[in-house]
Amino acid sequence: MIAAVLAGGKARRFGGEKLLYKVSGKPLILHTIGRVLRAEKIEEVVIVTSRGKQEIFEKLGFRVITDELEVGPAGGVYAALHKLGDAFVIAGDMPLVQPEFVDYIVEKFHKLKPHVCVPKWENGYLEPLHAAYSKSFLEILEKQIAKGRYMLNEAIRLSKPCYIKIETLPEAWRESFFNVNTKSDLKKIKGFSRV
Ligand SMILES: Nc1nc2c(ncn2[C@@H]2O[C@H](COP(=O)(O)OP(=O)(O)OP(=O)(O)O)[C@@H](O)[C@H]2O)c(=O)[nH]1
Repeated sequence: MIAAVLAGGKARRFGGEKLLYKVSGKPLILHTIGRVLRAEKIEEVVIVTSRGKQEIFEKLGFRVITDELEVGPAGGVYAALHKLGDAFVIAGDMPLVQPEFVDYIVEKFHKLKPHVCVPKWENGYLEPLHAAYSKSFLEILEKQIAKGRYMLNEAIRLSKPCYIKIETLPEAWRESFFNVNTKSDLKKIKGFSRV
């Protein structure tokens, strides 16, 4: 399966180009990509970014595609499914993603053939930027976007999803969801040697 790594957005809380910010000597997004590529079920990584940012990400040596709709992460998922077909979607600012967890989700996705295979917390919160999507989800997403509703969670609830109960999984996999929003979040991964 292709992994679509979302790399658009404004990174307002971080300030500056968050995904190219160097952590232990390499851009943050390359930590995420390196981990994703260790998943056995991922064949290729494609970076999905906003129009105008294509060139800066192409310098990293990966295929880059751009958003067609400027509606935040939902636009990134839309572009990924439209241009690539089925994809495992992950935010570029999730450097602690667990390769085994990615394989687990992709395996479930292939077995159950849902619109989306997405991790879910006990309180109902979903992790839509760490999920496997079918191209068939596009139809639902498109309708929601046309109505001005850009929340992926909402579109997922209207689809036929496969939920993965996070509480039943190995606890170590939870660090997969850690994402960098601010510069002080970087301290939480400082000294982290497995990236
Ligand atoms: N392709 C694409 N990716 C996006 C877009 N908006 C956000 N992302 C990505 O989605 C992930 C989550 O983004 P957010 O935390 O919501 O936004 P952000 O721009 O990173 O940060 P803030 O401006 O501080 O909210 C990050 O990996 C972003 O790079 C978008 O419009 N297009």
